[in-house]
Amino acid sequence: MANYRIAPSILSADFARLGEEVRNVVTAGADIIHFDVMDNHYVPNLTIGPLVCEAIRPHVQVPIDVHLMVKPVDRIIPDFAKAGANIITFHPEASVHIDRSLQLIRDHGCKAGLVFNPATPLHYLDHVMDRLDMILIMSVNPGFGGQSFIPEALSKIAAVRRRIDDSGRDIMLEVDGGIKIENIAEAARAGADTFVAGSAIFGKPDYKTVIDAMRGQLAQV
Ligand SMILES: O=C(CO)[C@H](O)[C@H](O)COP(=O)(O)O
Repeated sequence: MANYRIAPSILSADFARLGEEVRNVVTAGADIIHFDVMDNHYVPNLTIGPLVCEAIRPHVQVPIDVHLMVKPVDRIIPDFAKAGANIITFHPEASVHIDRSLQLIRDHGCKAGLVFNPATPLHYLDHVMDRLDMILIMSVNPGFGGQSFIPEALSKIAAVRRRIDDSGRDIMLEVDGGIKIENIAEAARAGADTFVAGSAIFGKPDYKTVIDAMRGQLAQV
């Protein structure tokens, strides 16, 4: 079986009990904590920043994967690195100089990645494959949790999987948006290896039951 990772998005967690929530979801089997940063400018919602990342950092040992839905991106990158982020991803259309933003992330000791919205073309990958640790394919339009998976994301995941395999590099292929027990295997068959799930996990009382069921689906891929 491939090395699959489950990355609960804390967007759907109870923010009043965030330390407890991240501890519980890691105990339930999460491999990564997915941390959604929205700026009410690049996306029409406003969430959490480096202070919250710093606050949850001591509660978990697993990597914190910061998804920046902000524009511009560069100014906030060092703050998240200092706050304990391990992976930082951003949207290419939100960066003035993509290569510089990727380098900035790496210079601060984090893994770097690009995020593609449903309608963002993959050509942004053309000249940066050797600088990427993660590629994140959005299977919803960014901004809100609890949306439905856009099926066209599957062909995009497959196209990225081919590009990663051709590159010979070890790049995580993450999918985010509407991932549930019922469709996680389909995303894995398309080529994803890292699965963000917000409402599917935090919307249920027993996180372990959901994560175990997701792993059960992945075991059959
Ligand atoms: O980045 C996001 C939205 O922009 C969220 O991570 C994503 O939508 C996860 O939530 P859900 O699993 O409920 O769809």
